[in-house]
Amino acid sequence: MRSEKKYVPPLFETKRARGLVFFRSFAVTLFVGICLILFYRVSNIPRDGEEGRWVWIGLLGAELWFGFYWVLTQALRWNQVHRLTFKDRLSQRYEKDLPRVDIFVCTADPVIEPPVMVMNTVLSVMAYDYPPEKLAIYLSDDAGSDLTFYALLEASRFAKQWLPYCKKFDVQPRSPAAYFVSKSPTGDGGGQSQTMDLMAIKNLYQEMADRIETATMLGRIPEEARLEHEGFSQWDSYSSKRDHDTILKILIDGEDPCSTDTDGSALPTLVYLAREKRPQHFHNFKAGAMNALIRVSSKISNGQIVLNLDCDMCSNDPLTVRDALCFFMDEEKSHDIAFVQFPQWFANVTKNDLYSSSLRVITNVEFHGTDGYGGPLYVGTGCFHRRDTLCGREFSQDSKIEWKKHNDHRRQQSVHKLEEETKTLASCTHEQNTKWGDEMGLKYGCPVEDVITGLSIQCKGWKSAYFNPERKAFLGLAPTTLPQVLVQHKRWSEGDFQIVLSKYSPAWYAHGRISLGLQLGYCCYCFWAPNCLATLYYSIVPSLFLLKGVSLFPQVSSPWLLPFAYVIFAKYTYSLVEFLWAGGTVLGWWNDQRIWLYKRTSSYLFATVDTVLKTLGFGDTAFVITDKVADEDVSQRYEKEMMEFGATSPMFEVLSTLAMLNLFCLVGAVKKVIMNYSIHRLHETMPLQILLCGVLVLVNLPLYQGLLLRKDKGRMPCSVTMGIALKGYFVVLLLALLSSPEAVFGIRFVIDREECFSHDVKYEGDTVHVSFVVVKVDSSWHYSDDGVDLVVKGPTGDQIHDFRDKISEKIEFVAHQKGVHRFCFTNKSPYHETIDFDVHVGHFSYYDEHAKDEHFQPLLEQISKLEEALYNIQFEQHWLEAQTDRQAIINDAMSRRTIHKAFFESAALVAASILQVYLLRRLFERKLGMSRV
Ligand SMILES: O=c1ccn([C@@H]2O[C@H](COP(=O)(O)OP(=O)(O)O[C@H]3O[C@H](CO)[C@@H](O)[C@H](O)[C@H]3O)[C@@H](O)[C@H]2O)c(=O)[nH]1
Ligand SMILES: [Mn+2]
Repeated sequence: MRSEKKYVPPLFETKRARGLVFFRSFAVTLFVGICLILFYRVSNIPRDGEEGRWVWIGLLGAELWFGFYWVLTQALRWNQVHRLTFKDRLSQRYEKDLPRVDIFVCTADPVIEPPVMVMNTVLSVMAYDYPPEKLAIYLSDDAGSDLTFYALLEASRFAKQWLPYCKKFDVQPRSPAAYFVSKSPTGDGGGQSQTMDLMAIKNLYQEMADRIETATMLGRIPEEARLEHEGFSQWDSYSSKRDHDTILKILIDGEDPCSTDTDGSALPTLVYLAREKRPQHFHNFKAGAMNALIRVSSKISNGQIVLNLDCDMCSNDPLTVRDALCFFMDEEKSHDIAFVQFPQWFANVTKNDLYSSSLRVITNVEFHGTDGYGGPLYVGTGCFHRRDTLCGREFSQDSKIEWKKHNDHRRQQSVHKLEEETKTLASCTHEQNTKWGDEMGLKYGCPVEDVITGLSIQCKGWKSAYFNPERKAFLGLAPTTLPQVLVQHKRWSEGDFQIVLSKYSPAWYAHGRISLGLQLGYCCYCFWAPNCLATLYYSIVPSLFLLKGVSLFPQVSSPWLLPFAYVIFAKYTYSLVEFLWAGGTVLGWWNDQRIWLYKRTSSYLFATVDTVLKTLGFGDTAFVITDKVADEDVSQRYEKEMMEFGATSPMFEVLSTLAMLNLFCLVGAVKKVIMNYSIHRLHETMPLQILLCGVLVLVNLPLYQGLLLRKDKGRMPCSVTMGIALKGYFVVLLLALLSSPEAVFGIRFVIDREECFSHDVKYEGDTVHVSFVVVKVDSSWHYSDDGVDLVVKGPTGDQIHDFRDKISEKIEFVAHQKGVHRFCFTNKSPYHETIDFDVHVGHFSYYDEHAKDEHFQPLLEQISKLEEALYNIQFEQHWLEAQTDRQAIINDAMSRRTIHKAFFESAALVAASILQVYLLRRLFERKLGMSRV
């Protein structure tokens, strides 16, 4: 028997992703591998006093972090689901009762967000396949620019032709610019009539675009246009984008029977809003704009569903609103869904996605994972909200909307009166002593207002849904230069990190309010920023110790190498497969790894520092708007997938310093392996350190090119290159201080009568540096001048130098012949003496290699010079240390502690100056830097 209740087919379905069992088993093996690595670390910590103890403990810390973070990323994959909608069922059941939908488009700067682009977004949503009388589009202009208003006025006129055209030919996509690009010049498909119409509408569009662009270029609107529309009078009292009255104009009133398109059909409502701005009132960026929109729209159209779009996010599918409604209007499953997030795709991503800005894996994998645990994060653009939940409504079992009841909203007063009444809702003072920005609307005080708002909604018991349809719903513009990418990610990671530290922390506040899986998922994003610490450690320390000759990972012969090998191999193979599955290319994956590293060592570092400073009460929040336009040549290089550095940025200095450091270390290590300088066979004792350092160098190739080889405008700015040269010097100094000189060539021996050493000088003309110090004499009471003699002989037995009765000496000479040189010491005193002896041959290898590829010449030169400098400093350092040792032994009071003290003092000094430079930089960045609002 069937149940009494009539079966109503659902409006949407949720399906488990396939292959989850396989994935989970795989994840478990990786987990075991990670545990083994940690076990190895813990059980092999060097004992107190042994070399590298603290470095080892640091590595343990970094690996603990990576392990923990890996667990978080698994939460995003453990329980993926996919959604399916049934729009036809929606039409069948609800076509007459479809709810009102309000669409908010935000813009904030007519220069970096060109009005033509904004109008394409507006037109694309005006043309939604949805009853126009139920659609209202609001453009929020945070610049309060008459240029944008003028453009919107033009667009409202063009819409009267564009909307009927779209309907007539069922056009896709409905952003005019994107549509015309997709149409080949000859016009494919469609009949004669469509070709004619296409030509006509295209011309109309072009004319409109030209007018808007001209006005934008001149920075003012034509006088006749100003006189023609009374709306411009609102700018009479305007003084600047930070100081003006509320400007509100209903350009198309959907309820006015006279506002129709050329076919006589109704048009959607179209409203321009620039909320009031005053210098003494903080405006809270996009969150402030959104809250003003929520209030203003509640008086004008009061749609129960609200869609938020960035000004560059054009609609790409005319049916998207209906897709979203399937999640809100299902009879059984909709009562607890507060918002539906669509993915953010970008129209301008190149094939191999140089900056990894498509966020492919997040979009195609991770958000499906959050959806399995109660719903995705709210990430701004492309999100449909229920108005009541956005305004702070708590969840309860009777939260279901009665769609039919709400639809008979008709207003009485005239448009003009409505405008005047509504204006006050967008004034600066309206929010004073209200819950706006806290309990109501989008939250203030966080650079990612969206994420924190979404989290608080979910904490009230609501769920969300993630819909990632085959045909992309929205297409935006991704940043096209490296500094922009890094700055954007700094804002995101900083905002996310602030959320962990805020009242709404996903780590504790959310506990018990949302599912554990989602909590971990949130943490994964919110802990982006602190990743910088472990990553910096991993990209600096193992490389330095590679150069120093200290092994920090298992040797080739050790069975402990296995878990490392497995984890590395499995993790990266998985990540590659996942990336390809998400629609990427192999090169795209490689680029993704690079950006992963760059983000972690620059954006996240600055985000962490700024968050800490902010928590301590320094600094303020800023919102750096992402550029949506690029110069011609910048765009060309972007198309060619050439990395664009261009501007100076403190982030570049960090990136370049790291890149250079790894290059030195690798070159140093390779040289040791090839020349067999070292007693340790590096490739056997330190395979992983070589691998790590090598991969870091490979990943950084575009940086070396940008620093040293490229000549175009997108190269690294000269100031950075110079800065790096200077910093290179510091790094070298630091390296010299860190590496113990004994590891290189020095030798300490006890001499009785005579002792000889030989050293092969490989090239004629090399400079030989020799130094020795008598460190200790085996007699506790006798400290007279007990010097030794040293005779230096060339390959043919000719005497080059002869020293008599010296306690210490430091010389250099040019070898006139290549071959084995001999150094013989004679001790004439009756006591054993300890001598510290050091020999080092300086050779500029690039002189004779005549580098095959001239592009590499400057690079090799730089490396050789720096390397030479490095060894010279080490040499000096060694000599000084031997001297100090002697002193220390002679004079008991002089302990090594003094040296350490000096070392720490200078380290503190360096740290202090780095901090100073950083703060100064920040100051200048604030003053001159990218446009901030
Ligand atoms: O004071 C402001 C600053 C920005 N915006 C608008 O906010 C949108 C997003 O700015 P954008 O510079 O493009 O930042 P993105 O990092 O690309 O934006 C992403 O991240 C933001 C949070 O940092 C979200 O709000 C966005 O929806 C999401 O697309 C744009 O339309 C701006 O016009 C304002 O309206 N007022
Ligand atoms: Mn954007």
